[in-house]
Amino acid sequence: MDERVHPEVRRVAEDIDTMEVRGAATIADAVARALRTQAEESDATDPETFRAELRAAARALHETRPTAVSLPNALRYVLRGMSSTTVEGLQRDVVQSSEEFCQRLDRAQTDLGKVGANRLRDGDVIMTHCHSTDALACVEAAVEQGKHIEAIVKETRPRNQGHITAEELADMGVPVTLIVDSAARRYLNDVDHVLVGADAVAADGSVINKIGTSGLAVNARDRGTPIMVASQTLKLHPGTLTGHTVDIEMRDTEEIIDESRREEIGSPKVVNPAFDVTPPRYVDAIVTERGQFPPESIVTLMRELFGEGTSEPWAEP
Ligand SMILES: O=C(COP(=O)(O)O)[C@H](O)[C@H](O)COP(=O)(O)O
Repeated sequence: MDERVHPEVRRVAEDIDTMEVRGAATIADAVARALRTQAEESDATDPETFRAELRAAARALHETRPTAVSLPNALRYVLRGMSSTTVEGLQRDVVQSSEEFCQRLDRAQTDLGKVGANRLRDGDVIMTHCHSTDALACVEAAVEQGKHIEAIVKETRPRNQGHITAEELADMGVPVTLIVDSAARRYLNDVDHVLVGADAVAADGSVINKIGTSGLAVNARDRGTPIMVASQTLKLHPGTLTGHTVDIEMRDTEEIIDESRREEIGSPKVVNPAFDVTPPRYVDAIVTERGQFPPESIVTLMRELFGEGTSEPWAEP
């Protein structure tokens, strides 16, 4: 890694890579804070060196995981704040934009939660996939409104993020039933809403989220169960406005099966995609802090927020 990258930034990058820090919003928060540390601890003596250090840190953070667009969106937000002409001024700029970003992220999640909660009625049962802080914000707000909500939680192989969801729902007082992923269709009859998060939302309204989301959405549509995606606007993917596609992360196959067991069963090829793409026709609503949108209309919001597209977060202005 580039030697200009501060050890704390390297640690954050490592934590994201190994999924100690995971989930699109949490990753965004962590990288914004890491850039702040890089800025505060910099001993650069001229603005150009300082800017180059920050860009190197952003690159190191960006190289960790490719799918959650909240990561480059966060980097871009913080780096765009650099407008001063002295090192001290630039340090202040980064601290301020990092703080502002983290506050906006928290506020967006709270506001989105209230919008999502309005879709949930007293007595509703939801089904979740993976662990999404945006999705859980909707449940939390509904519970705060005095609604009784129950949840069927998919374990989400291979890393079982469903366990985190189960624990956090239990902490809210929501009764939880944990199921294996393949039992989802069987239990959809008992469910009023499928509620998931997003790592990225493309300009055509496709939702990129944990592998298994698209199959769940197709099954939910077949059963007539509405599917709601909780996604603050930080997850909107500006590159898709100009025809770019979203990279789907392929993770280590040892997450699925260890090498010795793989050899015992005849050394099959193993693949481990972390995310999939749910086409807009399977999504009923994308819930953001700016209100809820049918997926096909998300492009209008994206144009409003990003114009016609954006460059890499570390590109020279
Ligand atoms: O798919 C995942 C996490 O995948 P992983 O565990 O591989 O990071 C989550 O649904 C989204 O990131 C949204 O999360 P949030 O709403 O918290 O941003």
